[in-house]
Amino acid sequence: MNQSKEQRILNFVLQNAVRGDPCSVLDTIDKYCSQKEWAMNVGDEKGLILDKTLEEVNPSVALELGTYCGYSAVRIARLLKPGARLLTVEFNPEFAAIAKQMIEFAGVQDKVKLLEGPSEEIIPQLKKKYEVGTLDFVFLDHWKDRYTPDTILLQECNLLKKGSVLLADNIIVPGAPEFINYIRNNPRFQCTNYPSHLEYMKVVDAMEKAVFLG
Ligand SMILES: Cn1ncc2cc([C@H](O)c3cccc(CNC(=O)c4cc(-c5ccc(F)cc5)cc(O)c4O)c3)ccc21
Ligand SMILES: [Mg+2]
Repeated sequence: MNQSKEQRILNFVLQNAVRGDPCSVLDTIDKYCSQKEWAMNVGDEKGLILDKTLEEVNPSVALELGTYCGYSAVRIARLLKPGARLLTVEFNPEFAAIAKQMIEFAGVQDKVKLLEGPSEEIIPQLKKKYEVGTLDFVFLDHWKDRYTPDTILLQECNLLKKGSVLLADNIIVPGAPEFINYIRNNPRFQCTNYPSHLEYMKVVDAMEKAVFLG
């Protein structure tokens, strides 16, 4: 049976990156996806915005919605302080299997917990089943029409505290217009827009940061 694109990306990493070196894994994925096959990783340009936001927040507990191949999970985990952890949510079993191998090859598996299932099921389990108190940082990169309902769900489950930071990918392409309308008109969030480009393309995109004010 012929391989998926995600399997080809993983194989390219296994054959060309340095085991245990997260930066080499990221560089190798970016090389493959800019030269051979485009894929929806946050990429190197928007990845720098993710890096800067993480360095500002320095989270103890981070959540990612939409693991895909694990590129941003590796990107986030490599910057976490000792003892800090990332919970990443993926509902597609093929993607989850690829991401698990990617995370292990990068050597960040001790900092990352991959939760298989849809965000709307996982989020209500975070406190009791995954021993989360509150979340310091949330990266939204799953289905764009889920950004708003899941942001509401995070609040309903008391998972945000004053200062919790949400960072959302793809504000322009594919776009998340309902989310932008919701979050920018919500007095409980302080929003900042970060213009950038779609991963591996000259197409304009942006990320949105939203700080929860409590
Ligand atoms: C509910 N739930 N819970 C967990 C969970 C996890 C998933 C999957 O990880 C998954 C699968 C398919 C699509 C996405 C969203 N991502 C995108 O759609 C995207 C598109 C493009 C783009 C841009 C230009 C194009 F021309 C084509 C695609 C660029 C980007 O950066 C993207 O993030 C996420 C889905 C729902 C989930
Ligand atoms: Mg994205």
